[in-house]
Amino acid sequence: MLRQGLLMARGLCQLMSNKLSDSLHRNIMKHLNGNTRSGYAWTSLQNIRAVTMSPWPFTPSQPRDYSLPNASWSSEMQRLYEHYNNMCEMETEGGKKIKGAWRRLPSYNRSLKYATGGQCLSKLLQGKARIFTRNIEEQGAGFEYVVFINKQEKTCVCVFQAGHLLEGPPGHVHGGAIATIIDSVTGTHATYLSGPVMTANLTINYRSPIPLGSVVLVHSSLDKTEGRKTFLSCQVTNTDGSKMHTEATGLFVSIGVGHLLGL
Ligand SMILES: CCCCC/C=C\C/C=C\C/C=C\C/C=C\CCCC(=O)SCCNC(=O)CCNC(=O)[C@H](O)C(C)(C)COP(=O)(O)OP(=O)(O)OC[C@H]1O[C@@H](n2cnc3c(N)ncnc32)[C@H](O)[C@@H]1OP(=O)(O)O
Repeated sequence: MLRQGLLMARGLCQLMSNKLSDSLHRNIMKHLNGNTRSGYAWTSLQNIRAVTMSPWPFTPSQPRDYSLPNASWSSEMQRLYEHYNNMCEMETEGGKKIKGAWRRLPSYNRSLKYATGGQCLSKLLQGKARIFTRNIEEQGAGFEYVVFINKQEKTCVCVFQAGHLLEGPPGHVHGGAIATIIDSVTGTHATYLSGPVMTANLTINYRSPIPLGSVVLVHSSLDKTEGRKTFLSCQVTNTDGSKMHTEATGLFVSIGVGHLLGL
């Protein structure tokens, strides 16, 4: 039973990795392959195939990508999206398109949907579960955001528009919502750099309130890695960078699949 559970978990994670960026996929699989922390050495790829290639009960469909523009985005949100998106792909003089330094990360409302076929799996496993930042159906009411990663500089930027359901102090964003977007951006960045991680520590200094409905930039940068630990810094500023809203540091610890299964 335990062996089958572990095989299934690894199979799931492999499925989950299918649509992630090459680097994210490579990192996740490297960590899973090296995982002997539970005293269990992972078995061969054939075994995983035996689990993941079984007949599929539903027709797969493409999940909604929440990081793409929608009607609730303000002109400033749209402008910044286009600014970073234009740096994801560059056109040479000859009209040839080449890859830019930045990359937009897709965003789904369940982790499982990052996988080919995960759309179906997400209906089977805890069907009502939703990623915290993507659980409000009304567009523009909660967290509207898009994350871009710069592979060379090991930095990450998120364009974030805070909706009216995130109110804390009158007319301003709740500190917990600010912590949530910081955790999500730095957690995504750490996963991209180091494979599967969990937040071990998040230290936040709130410098100036963020007006509801405004657009801010959430910058994340790598400070250092030490063994299983990835240390990141984060700043939330207004869109021209002249006002610091929030500063944070985060520690993310690499985990194996067994950790989430309680092994
Ligand atoms: C697994 C498959 C995942 C597949 C993912 C696939 C797709 C994902 C796709 C995209 C990613 C997208 C989004 C990510 C978005 C959001 C991120 C949200 C993240 C969260 O929202 S996550 C929830 C909140 N999070 C927790 O619920 C953690 C509870 N916690 C624990 O689960 C353990 O506590 C853990 C694992 C943290 C460590 O436990 P552990 O047993 O593995 O390791 P251990 O304790 O030995 O620590 C090892 C070294 O870290 C040092 N260390 C530990 N904790 C420290 C602390 N607080 N301060 C300073 N140092 C600390 C030790 O001192 C030691 O340091 P040293 O090695 O130098 O001695």
